[in-house]
Amino acid sequence: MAPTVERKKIDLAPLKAANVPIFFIVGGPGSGKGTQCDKIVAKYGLTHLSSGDLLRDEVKSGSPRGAQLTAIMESGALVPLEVVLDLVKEAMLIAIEKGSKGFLIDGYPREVAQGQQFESEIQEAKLVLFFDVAEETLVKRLLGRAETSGRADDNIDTIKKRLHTFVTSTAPVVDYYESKGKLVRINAEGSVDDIFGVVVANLDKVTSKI
Ligand SMILES: Nc1ncnc2c1ncn2[C@H]1C[C@H](O)[C@@H](COP(=O)(O)OP(=O)(O)OP(=O)(O)O)O1
Ligand SMILES: Nc1ncnc2c1ncn2[C@H]1C[C@H](O)[C@@H](COP(=O)(O)O)O1
Ligand SMILES: [Mg+2]
Repeated sequence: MAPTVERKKIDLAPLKAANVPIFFIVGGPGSGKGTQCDKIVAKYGLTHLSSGDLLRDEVKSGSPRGAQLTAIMESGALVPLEVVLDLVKEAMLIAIEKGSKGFLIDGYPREVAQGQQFESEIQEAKLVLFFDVAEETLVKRLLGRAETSGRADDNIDTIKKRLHTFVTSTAPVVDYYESKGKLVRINAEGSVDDIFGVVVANLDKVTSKI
């Protein structure tokens, strides 16, 4: 039986009242989500929240919630929706208190239900940026990152499982937002700067509202 997830009541009123733009950043493992988010932050001043980073921070904190996460992440599976959404909400509230003017939510949603729950509890995403990269390239990038990242999931066994999870659980997210007219599909096989050029061209269309 799955372990019970510890949940706190989170007051979302300040986040909803701020009504700042929210962008979901989606792509396979190693597609360059974090790399592009760093560049977007530098140009647009949005707040970057990576659900994977929030989970790794939770593990490092030594909290009871964190203790349940290591095994799941090392198996390449998805962490339960409620755990991720609570971490994202808490981080968004802290950023709003500091005057955030909008969010890049990187690595979220990983399954359609995550997007639906986020949007019903918090706010609709303005756009979903999808970094489209072939599996072969993803593996190459992740094995390259493994040399310095220290990430427990940057190893070939976990990479294969993460790719499987992407195909089975996250690919439907791409179709879901495409059908809603919110998806920006970006071929992310090229250089970091060329990809960023395409990102900017798309974000500039909505910049006046950022
Ligand atoms: N366009 C690119 N060309 C070559 N290497 C790239 C490119 N973009 C990123 N990289 C490198 C940087 C990293 O070593 C690795 C993975 O990029 P990263 O931004 O960490 O991906 P990601 O955030 O989508 O992965 P994850 O889902 O595992 O967190 O690939
Ligand atoms: N949104 C998420 N839902 C469930 N599990 C997640 C989510 N974001 C990250 N995770 C878990 C599963 C991933 O394999 C690891 C690493 O995430 P990453 O975005 O690749 O840093 O964390
Ligand atoms: Mg990342």
